[in-house]
Amino acid sequence: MAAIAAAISLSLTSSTRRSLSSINTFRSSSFSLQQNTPRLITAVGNNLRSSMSIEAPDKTSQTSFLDRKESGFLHFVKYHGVGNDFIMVDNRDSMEPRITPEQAVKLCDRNFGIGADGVIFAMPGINGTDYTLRIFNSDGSEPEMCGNGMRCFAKFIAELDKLHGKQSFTVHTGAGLIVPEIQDDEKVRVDMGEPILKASDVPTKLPANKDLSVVKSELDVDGVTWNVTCVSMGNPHCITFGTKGSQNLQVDELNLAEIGPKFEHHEMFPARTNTEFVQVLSHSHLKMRVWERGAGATLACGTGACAVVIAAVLEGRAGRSCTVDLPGGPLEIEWREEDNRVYMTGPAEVVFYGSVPL
Ligand SMILES: N[C@H](CCC[C@H](N)C(=O)O)C(=O)O
Repeated sequence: MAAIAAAISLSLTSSTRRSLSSINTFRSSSFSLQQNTPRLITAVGNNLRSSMSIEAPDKTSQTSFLDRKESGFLHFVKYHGVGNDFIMVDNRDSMEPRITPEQAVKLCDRNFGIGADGVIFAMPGINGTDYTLRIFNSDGSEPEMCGNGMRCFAKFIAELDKLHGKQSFTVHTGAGLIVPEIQDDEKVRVDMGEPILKASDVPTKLPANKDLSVVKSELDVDGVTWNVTCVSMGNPHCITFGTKGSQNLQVDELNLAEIGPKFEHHEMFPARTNTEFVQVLSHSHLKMRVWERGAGATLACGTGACAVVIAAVLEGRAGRSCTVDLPGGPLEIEWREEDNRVYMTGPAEVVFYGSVPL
């Protein structure tokens, strides 16, 4: 893919608008990005030839971008959920992903591609659901589910279908039926379903307790014994609050690039695993960092934040409603006792619109 042709939507401050209004081409300009008035700039290669509208494009021009279907190009919207970022693809006309896992790897590359933690496809529903969500991680693997991605999915669908205000959708995923609901404040609340605790279903080969779960078990990683609890939210998670000798983990001091892959590829996890390193700030406030299966160190992991609250409750470290601080921002998680389901609430935001030659 020689050049990235991208229509980038930027938000410019009013002063920047004036200074840029008469410029036909600008190569570099220092402008601060505000998240209030999206702009469309057509960029080809390194030079940005701006056919910039001075006024914010009205809904039709954004929508017309989303309606673009030229063959040979992938039209996408870049979204993020507390810094966990995705290339969103309108795939509602087919159950076949528009791009291959190999292409997803290239597009997710932050130097030679668009840059993202994964590619998410909005597809037709199955068995009566509104839609289907499929996702390729940035390494090309296909996980069962993505929590932050589900919030982005809901906002993406609402934009495609020009829906406003409170909306909820039924979405088929590899983790079963998931229901995201766009709230009045634009945040998205997702019913993430019930946690899976049976060791063989996570899956993990670690020895299980009498109730078949793995809670605060010992895992040897390169000669260091960690205490871990294993939870599936449709995808596997290994959660640790520290090593056998020290339970007050300082997550900011961890070298994730060094330790993360050793957990991800550990023989005790036949499907690999996402790994969450957690610090307890209070009975309702946790802080975590994550090494994701197939994506590495990300700024946030929605399924991971859910799994962390489950593990904290099972280990007696926190209550069922917690704020989980991630490097990219906080998520609100509740593991509701009456229905055993996990609810995650957080933001999902557009970054830019783009087209890339395939
Ligand atoms: N890397 C994860 C999928 C994405 C999960 C994460 N981004 C989330 O928000 O849940 C896995 O292979 O299970």
